[in-house]
Amino acid sequence: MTTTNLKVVEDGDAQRAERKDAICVRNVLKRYPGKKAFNALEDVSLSIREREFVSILGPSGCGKSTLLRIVAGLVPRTEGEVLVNGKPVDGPSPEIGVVFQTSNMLPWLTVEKNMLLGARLRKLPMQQAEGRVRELTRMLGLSGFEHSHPHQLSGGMRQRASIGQILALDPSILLMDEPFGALDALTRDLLNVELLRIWQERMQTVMLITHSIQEAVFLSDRVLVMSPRPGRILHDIRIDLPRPRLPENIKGNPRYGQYIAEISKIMGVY
Ligand SMILES: Nc1ncnc2c1ncn2[C@@H]1O[C@H](COP(=O)(O)OP(=O)(O)OP(=O)(O)O)[C@@H](O)[C@H]1O
Repeated sequence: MTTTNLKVVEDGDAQRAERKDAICVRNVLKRYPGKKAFNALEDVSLSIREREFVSILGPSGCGKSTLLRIVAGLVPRTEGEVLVNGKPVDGPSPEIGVVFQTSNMLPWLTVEKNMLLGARLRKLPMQQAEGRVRELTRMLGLSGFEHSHPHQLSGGMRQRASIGQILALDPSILLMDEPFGALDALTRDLLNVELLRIWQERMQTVMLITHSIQEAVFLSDRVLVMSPRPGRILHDIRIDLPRPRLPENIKGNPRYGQYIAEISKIMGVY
């Protein structure tokens, strides 16, 4: 898979400050009702600027997925406010694409048909969608597999195709919940590089939930660390590493190791 033709997108602080908030979460509380009702999130506030790549780390059960689903409009919040591109969220929106840990492709459709499905359901112009799917197939290294069915792909390819399904709808915001969590370490590293390449070419706003400190540091402009349940944002760490990021020019950078050590200490994982 080629990693050439990377566009260097190096925004300075001034340019970054000029960008608007793509996601703005203010004082969100989420209470799951029932006999054992409890608060999954309390007083969560964060903002993510247009074209920023932000990862969220936190202990298991602290409410990361709940937060992502609230931003996606898939789960209602109990209190607080969520704005996406300046508009209040009150349900799923075509501006937001969500990628989950497991592929949601339909097994009886080919890769190409799965990638076109969203456009078909939304009755978007098919000629345009077909062009975008062709480009994504190439970008995601799936050329030659257009007519394969999901079961004929490896786990990594299936997850790439799932990302393609979402990107085919051209959302301005990509929410990803542990998208590479089920993959082996090598495939995961390769897909991290692919994800950065796509992000740099298309520059969507990305909010990524992950359990991997390394993945968060390698990919992100900022890493947010949540507390144990009820989840709150405890730390907001700016990752000042050069872009474009490739393993060979980042993993030997002493700052990369320092960020990992700092976040590991915060999270008490050594
Ligand atoms: N629909 C639901 N009803 C009741 N409780 C829920 C529901 N969804 C999640 N929870 C609970 O809310 C808490 C937060 O769950 P959530 O999945 O958001 O955490 P998480 O940080 O993403 O966890 P993990 O890292 O293990 O995936 C957990 O205690 C979970 O059991």
